[in-house]
Amino acid sequence: MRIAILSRNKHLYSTRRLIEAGEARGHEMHVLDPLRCYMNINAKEPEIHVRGKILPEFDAVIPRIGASITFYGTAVLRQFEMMGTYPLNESVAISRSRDKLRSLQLLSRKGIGLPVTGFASKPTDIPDLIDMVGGAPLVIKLLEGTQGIGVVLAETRKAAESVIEAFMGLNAHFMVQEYIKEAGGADLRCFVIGDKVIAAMKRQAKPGEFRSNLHRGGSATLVKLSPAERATAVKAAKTMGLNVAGVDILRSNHGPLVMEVNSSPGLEGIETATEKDVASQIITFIEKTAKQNRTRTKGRG
Ligand SMILES: Nc1ncnc2c1ncn2[C@@H]1O[C@H](COP(=O)(O)OP(=O)(O)OP(=O)(O)O)[C@@H](O)[C@H]1O
Ligand SMILES: [Mg+2]
Ligand SMILES: [Mg+2]
Repeated sequence: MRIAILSRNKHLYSTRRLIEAGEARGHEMHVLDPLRCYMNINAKEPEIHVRGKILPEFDAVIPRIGASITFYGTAVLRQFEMMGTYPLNESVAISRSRDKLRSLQLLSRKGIGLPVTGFASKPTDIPDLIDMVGGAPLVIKLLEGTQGIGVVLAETRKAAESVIEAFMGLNAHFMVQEYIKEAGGADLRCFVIGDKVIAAMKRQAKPGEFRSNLHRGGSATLVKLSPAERATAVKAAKTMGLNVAGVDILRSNHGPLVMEVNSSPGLEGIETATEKDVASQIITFIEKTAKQNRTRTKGRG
């Protein structure tokens, strides 16, 4: 097959591994920088151009779209979809997953366990907002944060009020969340492909820190998931409409709680922690599922 990887940099670990795995299985792998793709949107024959040339047809496209280029990147991916190329994850599903609040609303509708979460815009609603999530300590999250930046643990009610007032004053979008203390600064990254968790790791925050992000100094180890955790991760990915997803779960004393669902999960942490060849499993999944014009959303945006 001829497979495109939408990625800003072919030297990134995940991109390199996908090229390697694809080539090892006899595919023609092309890395395309989404920002270098421009589009001819017309009724007869939609096209993508790169440096003055029209791109040839691809059988499948693997989106690796960073959070900072979601808007442009999903527009390029959508153009591939309009041309009938099979996307590993659809543009609509990626857009959905990039909005933390929208994601939690969709997951809640399916009865998936979530930390109790509140969202408000008026300072007069702050006291009730804090009560809703069970009072302090609580977690305040900027909706557009990544890698743990913009996630704050407010230990007291006073601290929570001050931070929430400050965020409201800056017109920042944020949500307030019940703090899952018993998770002990750890979370589970479940790597889902299709309807299976194919690898999982436990990320533990460094001492004195509650955020387990590897970018914040957390460390990752292999973990065995319970059947409930597996089922939750698979259901969360499915609810978001993602074929490939990194589902982050907190272990609470009332079962697994989904924190977020990532649509371009990195391969380095999970392959290192589990010693699994995740890249090859992604390629095999594409071999099994890729068909022309197989986007569920084709024509519907
Ligand atoms: N409600 C919570 N209770 C306990 N710990 C939490 C809670 N929410 C977040 N954390 C911790 O903080 C970390 C960062 O939070 P979260 O994953 O929501 O944001 P982010 O990492 O900035 O987003 P992204 O993963 O997209 O980069 C989590 O990995 C987890 O360890
Ligand atoms: Mg996270
Ligand atoms: Mg995320």
